[in-house]
Amino acid sequence: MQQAVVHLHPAGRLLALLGNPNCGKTALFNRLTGSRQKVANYAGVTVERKEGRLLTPGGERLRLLDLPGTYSLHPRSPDEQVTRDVLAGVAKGEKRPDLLLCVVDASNLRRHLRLVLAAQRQGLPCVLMLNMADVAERRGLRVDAAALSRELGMPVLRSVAVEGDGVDALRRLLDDPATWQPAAPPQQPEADDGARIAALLQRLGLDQALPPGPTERIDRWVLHPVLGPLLMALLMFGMFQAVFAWAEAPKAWIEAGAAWVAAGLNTHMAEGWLRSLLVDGLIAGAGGVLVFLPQILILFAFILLLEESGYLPRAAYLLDRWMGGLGLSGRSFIPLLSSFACAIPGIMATRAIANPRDRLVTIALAPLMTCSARLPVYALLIGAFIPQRRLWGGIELQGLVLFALYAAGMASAAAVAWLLKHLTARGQVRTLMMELPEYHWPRLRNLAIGLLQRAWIFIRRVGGIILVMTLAIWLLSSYPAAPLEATRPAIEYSWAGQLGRWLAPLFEPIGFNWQIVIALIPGLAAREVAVGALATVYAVSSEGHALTGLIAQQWSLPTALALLAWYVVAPQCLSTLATIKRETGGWAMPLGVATAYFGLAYGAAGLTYVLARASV
Ligand SMILES: Nc1nc2c(ncn2[C@@H]2O[C@H](COP(=O)(O)OP(=O)(O)OP(=O)(O)O)[C@@H](O)[C@H]2O)c(=O)[nH]1
Ligand SMILES: [Mg+2]
Repeated sequence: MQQAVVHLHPAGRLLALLGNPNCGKTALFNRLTGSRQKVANYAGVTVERKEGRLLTPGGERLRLLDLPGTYSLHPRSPDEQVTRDVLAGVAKGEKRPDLLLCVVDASNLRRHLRLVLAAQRQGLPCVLMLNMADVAERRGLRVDAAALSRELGMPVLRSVAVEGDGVDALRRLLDDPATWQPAAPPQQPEADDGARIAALLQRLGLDQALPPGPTERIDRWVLHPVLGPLLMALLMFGMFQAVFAWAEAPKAWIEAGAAWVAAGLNTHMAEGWLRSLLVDGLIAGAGGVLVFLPQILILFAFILLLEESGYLPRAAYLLDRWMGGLGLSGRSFIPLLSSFACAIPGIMATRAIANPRDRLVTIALAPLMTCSARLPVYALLIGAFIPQRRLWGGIELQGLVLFALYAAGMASAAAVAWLLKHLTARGQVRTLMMELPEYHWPRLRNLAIGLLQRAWIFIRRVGGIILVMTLAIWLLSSYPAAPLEATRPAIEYSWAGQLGRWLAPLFEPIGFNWQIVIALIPGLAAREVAVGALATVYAVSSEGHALTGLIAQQWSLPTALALLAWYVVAPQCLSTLATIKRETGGWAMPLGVATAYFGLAYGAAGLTYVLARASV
């Protein structure tokens, strides 16, 4: 039997954004469609096509595609392939665009116009957006849009995508039927494009070299072989110090608020299952995770600042040689760095890696980067076991331990990379081909939007998967109730208690008690769930103590350290494993990663436990 696949395209003419990486396509897309797609100051942020809708003043509803940036229409990596396929009209489930919005960086026309000429050869109507006009004008470069339009034979608009300049003019232009006439393709062969652009720039008086901007001056320090790495270490170190130092006050407010609500419920509600569900399940469990919101936001504020300023690709550049020693190129840096937020976007970002072997290795390393979901677990254990002490120079001990945990994650990734370098065939030595963008002042508005988005994602997780899982744990640890003649604490008779006891022998050698064991199981759904689950288990079995105080009393230091070691490597996240399966198209990688890292986590926790016991 033969089956034909029929694609039904939504109504409305289709526009596609085309341009080199980092020229502001997504910023423009967000302004045109009201979306909030990720915008950041480095190449390769967008790796998938994203669709949005826009309305023209004349009332026409159009569809707009945001595409990954590309240098040419001869793709070298999976993300560039996406762009090529869409333009050629062979992308699955998508028709060929009716118009191309070519976005260029106005301060870098010599390079960016090449793609515009290539776009013209596609025989589609084109509109040119002279983006980053603010940057160009600050450096004394004024492009005559009308003259450029005559030269190229397509409409040209000045735009500052981050401010929304040029967006209204574009909308109006789209109502003009003449805009939708295909541009005449260039007569000259592609090989002559460089010469043609040079001549064109000369005629427009745009061929003189720009005076060096502040970027060059800043880079003399940032990329300095000695000062550069030092500055990078300082930045990272400062970030983890801030996570503890700045979060203290807001964290105390949330805790006080939760305690106040719990106390109110305890005095005004009769004792019973509903009160226990609210106090032990909802407030102790989900609320116990919410407490970590300030720390997560501080971490993200740093990450967003580094992303928007343009520092990140510099860090990649500095680490390139070092990564070369591990058989990786600096290309892997951005995906690995995104994994500090969450491994899932990190794994998706590997689509920008052209070499298939490098891509798989990077995917395998992404779960070892310390994602933000581990932060609540780390912060809980550090808060309970590491004294709040200042070392020499006012360095906070707690922040230092957090820094060490992140470093441990990176060190284990380095060890795995080194191992894979010796186990798998390597391609030829590759040098990093990555653009170093101009530094930008981060915009407060974008930063605020980014933080709000992050806060919202976290709160949704707490209210969704984390709440559901902690309520399940509450149910399992509250029922069945203890028999009348019970001698041991009631929770030990519950399903959770029984399951924990049954699994406990497996984890005894690495120092985990049964409470930890039953927190780890729902913790597979999301790492933070373990914190909520522990909070609930302890809330059910004891009265009115904060989780931090309880575990500080009841666990030994070696147990806490072993759990930290477990969390550094364990692939405690089913969605990450599912993403690996989707991105690699098979079971081999996700199963391999899960087996290897669970084994490694068990070993690391066991070793930590034994060593810590021997030394205390
Ligand atoms: N000053 C200034 N900055 C801009 C402008 N447009 C975008 N930016 C900044 O330029 C950087 C890149 O913007 P993006 O929209 O992520 O670029 P992109 O073309 O989508 O990049 P890829 O997805 O990597 O291909 C971000 O830091 C933006 O804030 C502009 O007109 N002026
Ligand atoms: Mg983009």
